[in-house]
Amino acid sequence: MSTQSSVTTIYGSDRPEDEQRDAFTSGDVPVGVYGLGKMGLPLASVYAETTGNVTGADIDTEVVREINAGRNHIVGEPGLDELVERLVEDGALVANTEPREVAAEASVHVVIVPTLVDDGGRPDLSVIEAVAGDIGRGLDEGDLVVFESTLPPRSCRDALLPLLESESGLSLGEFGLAFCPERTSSGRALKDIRGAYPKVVGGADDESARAASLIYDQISSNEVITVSDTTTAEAVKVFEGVYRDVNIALANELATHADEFEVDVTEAIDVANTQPFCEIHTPGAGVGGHCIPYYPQFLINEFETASPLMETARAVNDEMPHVTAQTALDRLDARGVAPEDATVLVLGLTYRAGVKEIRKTPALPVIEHLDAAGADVVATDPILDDTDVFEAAGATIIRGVTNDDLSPDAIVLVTAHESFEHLDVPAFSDGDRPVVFVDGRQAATEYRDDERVDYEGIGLHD
Ligand SMILES: NC(=O)c1ccc[n+]([C@@H]2O[C@H](COP(=O)([O-])OP(=O)(O)OC[C@H]3O[C@@H](n4cnc5c(N)ncnc54)[C@H](O)[C@@H]3O)[C@@H](O)[C@H]2O)c1
Ligand SMILES: CC(=O)N[C@@H]1[C@@H](OP(=O)(O)OP(=O)(O)OC[C@H]2O[C@@H](n3ccc(=O)[nH]c3=O)[C@H](O)[C@@H]2O)O[C@H](CO)[C@@H](O)[C@@H]1O
Repeated sequence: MSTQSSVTTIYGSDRPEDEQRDAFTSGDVPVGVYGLGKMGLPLASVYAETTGNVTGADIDTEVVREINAGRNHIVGEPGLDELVERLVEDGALVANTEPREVAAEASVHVVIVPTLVDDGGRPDLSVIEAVAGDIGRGLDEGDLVVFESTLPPRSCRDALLPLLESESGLSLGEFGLAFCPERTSSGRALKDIRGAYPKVVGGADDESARAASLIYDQISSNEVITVSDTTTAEAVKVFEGVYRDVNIALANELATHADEFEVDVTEAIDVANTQPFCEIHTPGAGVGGHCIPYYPQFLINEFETASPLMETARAVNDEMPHVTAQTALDRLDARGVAPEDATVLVLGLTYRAGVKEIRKTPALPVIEHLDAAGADVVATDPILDDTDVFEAAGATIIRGVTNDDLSPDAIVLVTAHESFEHLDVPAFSDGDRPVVFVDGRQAATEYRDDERVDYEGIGLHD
């Protein structure tokens, strides 16, 4: 294990821990953050406000250019605009398009690039491994590598540690490796990273756990929970997501019983949740994003042991966009309107409100289902610029929606963006023809008793 006279590295340092903490917070320990996206830029910013010496690496030249101009490119993160501007102005945060250059200078390397999943649902760690290779080639004795990107359990042990060792020619013990999952949500990243939840640390060896815990004790105001190893820490993060997917699937399955129960299932769920041991989530038009739909795949596809419950939950959640679209078609049919004679307006394309992300968005299968039935589909989203994939699926995209420019036979709300609250839904009805409105997020229940609106909500009894 390496030792250092002055503290410019934490891992293996033989200096008193208070000197190590002082060195870290005074900027003597240079930090590299790899990936400056929705999570990486907030994370790099919290590291920079703590240490004053962070270089971010991102291969997107536009991202790097914006950051070095003091501008935040991430939508919907309270406080991030001002923080990035101040940190860049103070020289505490610099961005670089070359991960290798960053790796050569940094002593603490924090990886927060995407964990991809291929079309078959298999984890694709190619980006993570590319960055690990860049870091390995710039790794020095005493460095610590921290992965925050969500990883299938065993990834650090079986893939990333061997890669770092082979690329650097060093062995664990000469450098450290820890998995410290990013547990935040878009829209509250700074608050979460600064300490909304305990920070989880899993080290490849005891010294890695010690060094990472010392660092995150400075980054987060919350407690640092050190678990047995990197695999346990990887499992913590994946389990959080799998729990959420299975729980939402239960809510969705219960929601499909609403009409047979002849009750609002959401009312029963809300009251059931008044017991501390019950926390049933909310039914809706589907489960999207690049986290929750994917984490179960990290277990279903990567382990021999069967996962029937997780597979069933995935199938239930992936069926909800079709349940939602078919509800609109059934309502139109009950009014004698055939799909090929209907115009359907889809409200919301991103996977959840306020987040500019379309991976696994329920809106796409909703549009595909309606288009396949022969309906004329129009769609709109207030925060999304790139809508090509939805046009390719058959939707006509409109920017902003007013009552003047179209008269849909049905409206399907998939994503409850705030700006939709101001929509005058009854005004879309004409004379004796109410407009069908399928509420995928229980976001417009005020129309339930409006005779100009033929309302049906997921999880609600009409
Ligand atoms: N978004 C969330 O809510 C959330 C929450 C917790 C954890 N996570 C995890 O964080 C990780 C990153 O997610 P995100 O939402 O920030 O992704 P993102 O797509 O918003 O940003 C990823 C960034 O990495 C950059 N990048 C890609 N390849 C790179 C490379 N080889 N070197 C350097 N930079 C590269 C991209 O240009 C992009 O700017 C994922 O593993 C995800 O599982 C995400
Ligand atoms: C365990 C957990 O909390 N993880 C959060 C999650 O954040 P996220 O950005 O992926 O967003 P979610 O809120 O999980 O929504 C996902 C989709 O599920 C739909 N949904 C949601 C709740 C519900 O009751 N019923 C639903 O139908 C919703 O519309 C959307 O389509 O993953 C991040 C990365 O790991 C975490 O960091 C973050 O903490």
